[in-house]
Amino acid sequence: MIVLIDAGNTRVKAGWVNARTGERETDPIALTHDNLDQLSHWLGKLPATPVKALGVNVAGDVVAAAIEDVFHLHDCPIEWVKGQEEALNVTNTYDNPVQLGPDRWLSMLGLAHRPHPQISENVGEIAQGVFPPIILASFGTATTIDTLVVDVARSAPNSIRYTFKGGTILPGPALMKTSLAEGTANLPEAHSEPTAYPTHTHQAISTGVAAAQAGAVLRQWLIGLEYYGHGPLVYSAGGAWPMVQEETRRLLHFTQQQLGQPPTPIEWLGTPVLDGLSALALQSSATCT
Ligand SMILES: Nc1ncnc2c1ncn2[C@@H]1O[C@H](COP(=O)(O)OP(=O)(O)OP(=O)(O)O)[C@@H](O)[C@H]1O
Ligand SMILES: CC(C)(CO)[C@@H](O)C(=O)NCCC(=O)O
Repeated sequence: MIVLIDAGNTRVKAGWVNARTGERETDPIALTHDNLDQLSHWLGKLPATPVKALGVNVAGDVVAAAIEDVFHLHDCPIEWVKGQEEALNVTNTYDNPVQLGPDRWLSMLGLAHRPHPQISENVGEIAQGVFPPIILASFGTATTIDTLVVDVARSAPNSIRYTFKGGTILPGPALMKTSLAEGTANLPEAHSEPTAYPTHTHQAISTGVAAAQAGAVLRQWLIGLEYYGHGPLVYSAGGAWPMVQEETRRLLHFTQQQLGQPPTPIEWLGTPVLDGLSALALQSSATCT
């Protein structure tokens, strides 16, 4: 068994993959940084003894060291993965691949590893290069909106390759709200639902934050349409998605309708980073045996 770790700025998420069968955890653990001692308990109760851990960390050296200490107690070595120029079926076009947050890179690997029927059902048309881009909008401490496109020149009907085109970073919903409360004299930590025309301060802030997040997703969707002639498929992730989902879906579907584009669902992915780590772990253990 290989343990998978996604150390984010708010929470550390962990799961596992059985390298022989590909079986995954059913219930990933999510711990805030001040509760990392619970990792040890979780490790002790896994269905098998882990041989190693594969992880990404964007939360800094102190969090990495705290996680390493726990794994050391369990005699389990950790390998931290960084951004790479290429891995599995994805090429990274970031100017400096190592600068790309490893959580973003691994979630791109996870996304590329999933079946996308809208793409695989049209593989016969690869030569014409008509494929929708795929967006992952991840709402954590920071929000990131990243795009994968089919690498037409290097794909074949039974093996689709992708290019990570890049993406945007903005403060996540909670950070936006906190920064208003902390940076102004009169604005509170807002607790309210977004609405069309806000009529009190809490509503005005919650709506403003949801609008900024949804608008950023819509911007990348429109860029995908403009550059590739196809409305992108959209996936979402992250603990803060419930705060913005209604506004994001509404804005996207209204725009699709106005542009005569088919309405597309937004599918929420629970563990895109762990999915990428799992795919990487399975590939490297297949190479080793
Ligand atoms: N139970 C919860 N615990 C912590 N955050 C939660 C919870 N429920 C919702 N959230 C929201 O989710 C956000 C954290 O999301 P998540 O754990 O996916 O990201 P993260 O740990 O910050 O990862 P990253 O650094 O990759 O963004 C918080 O900012 C908060 O607004
Ligand atoms: C953007 C975050 C904070 C999202 O978790 C993380 O991916 C990160 O620290 N990235 C480094 C900078 C970059 O991705 O360009």
